Amino acid sequence: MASSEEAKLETFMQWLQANGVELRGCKIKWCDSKRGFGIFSDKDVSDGVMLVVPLDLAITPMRVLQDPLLGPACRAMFEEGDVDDRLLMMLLLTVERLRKNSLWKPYLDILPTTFGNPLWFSDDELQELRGTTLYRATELQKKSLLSLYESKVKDIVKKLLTLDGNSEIEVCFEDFLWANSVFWSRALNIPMPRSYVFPEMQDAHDICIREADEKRSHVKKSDNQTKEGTCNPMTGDTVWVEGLVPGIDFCNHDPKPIATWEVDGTGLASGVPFSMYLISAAQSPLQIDQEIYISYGNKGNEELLYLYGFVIDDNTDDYLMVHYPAEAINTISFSESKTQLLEVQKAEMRCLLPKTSLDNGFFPLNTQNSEENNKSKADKVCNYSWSGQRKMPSYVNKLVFPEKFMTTLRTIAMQEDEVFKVSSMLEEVQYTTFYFSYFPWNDRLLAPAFVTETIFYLSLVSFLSRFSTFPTPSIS
Ligand SMILES: C[S@@+](CC[C@H](N)C(=O)[O-])C[C@H]1O[C@@H](n2cnc3c(N)ncnc32)[C@H](O)[C@@H]1O
Repeated sequence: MASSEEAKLETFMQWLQANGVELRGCKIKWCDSKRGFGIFSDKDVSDGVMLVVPLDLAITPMRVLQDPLLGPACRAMFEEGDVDDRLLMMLLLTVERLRKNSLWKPYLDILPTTFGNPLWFSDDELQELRGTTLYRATELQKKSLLSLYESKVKDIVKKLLTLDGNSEIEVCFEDFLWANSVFWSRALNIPMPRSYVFPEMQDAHDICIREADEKRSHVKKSDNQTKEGTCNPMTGDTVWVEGLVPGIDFCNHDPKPIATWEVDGTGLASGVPFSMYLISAAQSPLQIDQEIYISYGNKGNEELLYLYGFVIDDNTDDYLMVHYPAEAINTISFSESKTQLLEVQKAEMRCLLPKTSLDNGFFPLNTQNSEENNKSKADKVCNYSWSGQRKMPSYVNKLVFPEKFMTTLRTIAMQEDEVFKVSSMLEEVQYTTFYFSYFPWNDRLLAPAFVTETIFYLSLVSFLSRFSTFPTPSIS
């Protein structure tokens, strides 16, 4: 690590301490140029709580709106619907990084200045993604960020900087791109206690409870009809808020995490009410200097690269897009009739599969065993999550491909006599459903269009399921 980075880390550690962060059993350390900084164990802690950060230090949309300088201007834009929660945070990051004397300076200074996600790829690097979904997603995202910057962000950031007496500071698209990448690679979906997010509601709730108590103490003991106070503004204990939590956000990702983070509303777990803490999930005590990984969720490499700018070798959470190329339909027999059939059934030409489900090719090797295996896979929901959870798709229990995709493939693979049979059957089905769905006496259709469409579609699917051959799809 260069000496300038060491100095930044030192200043950041002092800033964390001054803001009530407690590093009880860990330290922040430089890993390498690929991973940047990480969190490492530096002593054994009996309760497993290694790091505690007060929620007050989190950068959230509420925090932006409460900011004495940016708050009033941002609140007006927020209430007008000009900016949403995420844009609010990106604006704060952009402005705070540019402005002199930011309260967040030690934190912002230590954050990466460039990122590995495709938005930061050179043209040559981007060409390597050509033809993939990621390439298209990157192109679209870049376009929309640029247009957002030109139409809104540039002027808002200038206005906010002027409010702070920093009108001479120039802002450019890269500043906004940086804020966008910081947000997506570090923001957490935090389950905050409602009483923390809406303290005024907590006050109202306390008043209600007090009033109810007072009423109760005034009624005669014999009056057991008296009801408790009815006002209850608390409609649930948790409010999910996206935010950055300086300190916790230095944990790197591993699909087999040894720690997780939690929110402590009461202070019972960490000793600090309204805090977020990092707790060991390891069975045995951590070794000194062991890196403390968390899981950002069971994400495949495409998603990891898009959001965080890195990939994992042999990632067991990898997903593959399997698709039948639309252009290939023109080269098959009876392409016109089949195209019509595909349109009618709103055919799905592609599907997303967990890579591991293709370990035995397109068909499961031993359906009996793998059914049990897959059942447990489908039931598995990852507990640790950086910004979300992903359930296994329901069809993983039954087939390598989902049924709708199989129907598409069966349609494409039909032989001449099959196309003929399907066409005549459909004519019959159409005639029958029309006949039965008509009220001759008042000239009105009995069934809405979607019912006849469903009957039509189900008949087609049941007919097609008799065919077992299908063409090989391609994988990207
Ligand atoms: C939440 S931050 C973690 C702290 C970060 N390393 C830093 O220096 O600020 C997420 C970023 O860390 C890096 N990262 C996390 N886990 C990684 C891993 N397993 N391999 C490579 N880079 C990783 C990526 O750059 C990612 O965008």
